[in-house]
Amino acid sequence: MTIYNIALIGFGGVNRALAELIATKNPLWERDLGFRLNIVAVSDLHLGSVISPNGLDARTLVEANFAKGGFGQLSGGSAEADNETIIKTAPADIIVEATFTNPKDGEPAVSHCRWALQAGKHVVTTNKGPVAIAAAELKALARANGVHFEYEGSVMSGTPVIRMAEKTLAGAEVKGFEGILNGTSNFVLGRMEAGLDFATAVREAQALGYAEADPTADVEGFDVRLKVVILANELLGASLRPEEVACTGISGLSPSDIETAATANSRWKLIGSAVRNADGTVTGSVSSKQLPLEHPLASVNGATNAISLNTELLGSVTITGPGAGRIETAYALLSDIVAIHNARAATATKEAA
Ligand SMILES: NC(=O)C1=CN([C@@H]2O[C@H](COP(=O)(O)OP(=O)(O)OC[C@H]3O[C@@H](n4cnc5c(N)ncnc54)[C@H](O)[C@@H]3O)[C@@H](O)[C@H]2O)C=CC1
Ligand SMILES: N[C@@H](CC=O)C(=O)O
Repeated sequence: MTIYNIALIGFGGVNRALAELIATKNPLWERDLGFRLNIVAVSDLHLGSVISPNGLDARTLVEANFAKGGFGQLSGGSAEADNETIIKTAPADIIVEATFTNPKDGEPAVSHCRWALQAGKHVVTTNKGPVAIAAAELKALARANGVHFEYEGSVMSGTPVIRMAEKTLAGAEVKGFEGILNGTSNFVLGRMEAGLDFATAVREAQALGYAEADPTADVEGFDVRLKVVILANELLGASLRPEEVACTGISGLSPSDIETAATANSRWKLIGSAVRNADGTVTGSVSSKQLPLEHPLASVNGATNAISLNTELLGSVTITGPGAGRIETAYALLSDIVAIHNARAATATKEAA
């Protein structure tokens, strides 16, 4: 049986949910997936950092109500978040990056991923910044160091859109996509349709763990813009940068816009899309659109996301599922670790043959 030692960078909603899963699901994973996870280090801006080569008890981590700098009270702990030391020196096989998404330059998460890959450690991340802004560099670094850089949760949380499109739809020739790619804004639009004001609806999305640390990214479309860039570069072979994608959000929509749409049998949705043009270039965009009720994306509610992939051989293929949420996103991290585990097993089999 394999044990993967992991270090958690950021201990907010998502990584805490991963620790929660580890506390309860390790025996199941050991039986069904062939590995268990052992947390050997955690670093968080608010809580500090801790290294324990033999492993930290996941349940204690989740249940202890640590105050600011609280990791300083633990053996091997410090009240400061020394990410660089943790990433470079903790005896971890896998670095789990789940700090905040910085839509401008992806930092400090890009550096976290770089340090880990250079140190020969796999990286799994739900952070959209490093993937949208530095995927090419980080993938090359991973290859050069014989490790993996995996990021399924960076788009549509635990719903497997990236791996599904790349592996299961390989050869179907994706030509473009359009989708609802932000759980918070979709949730907010639904709550406004139910009569809530914008600010209250955003607060609800924050309490449910859907929103970014700064929810401006959700409601102004910046989060969707990163996801459009990730998917366009990954599935359409583009090399888009976020600033090349035109972007408007939902903050300009008033209660009367929402009401007028309902009267016209339609609903507002924040749509991210990209298309490969006839000359081979790829254009991406993010904007709120009034969709007729019969449109396949009009009935997608709450924090659920959906994407329709336009393919040459199958026509339109739509994937729907959770687009945000703590446990849902922690599942994406698990799916990345499963991918690493399976790839390592395949390599070992090939080498043995
Ligand atoms: N919550 C969700 O539904 C989803 C989140 N994501 C992404 O996953 C990441 C984590 O999300 P959440 O856990 O919900 O966010 P969160 O805001 O709950 O947690 C982030 C944690 O990172 C820590 N942090 C911030 N900067 C840091 C730094 N420089 N060094 C160490 N720690 C730092 C904060 O103290 C906080 O505890 C974000 O990048 C987010 O965009 C992706 C998909 C879905
Ligand atoms: N804040 C994001 C989280 C996932 O990326 C969202 O609401 O979709």
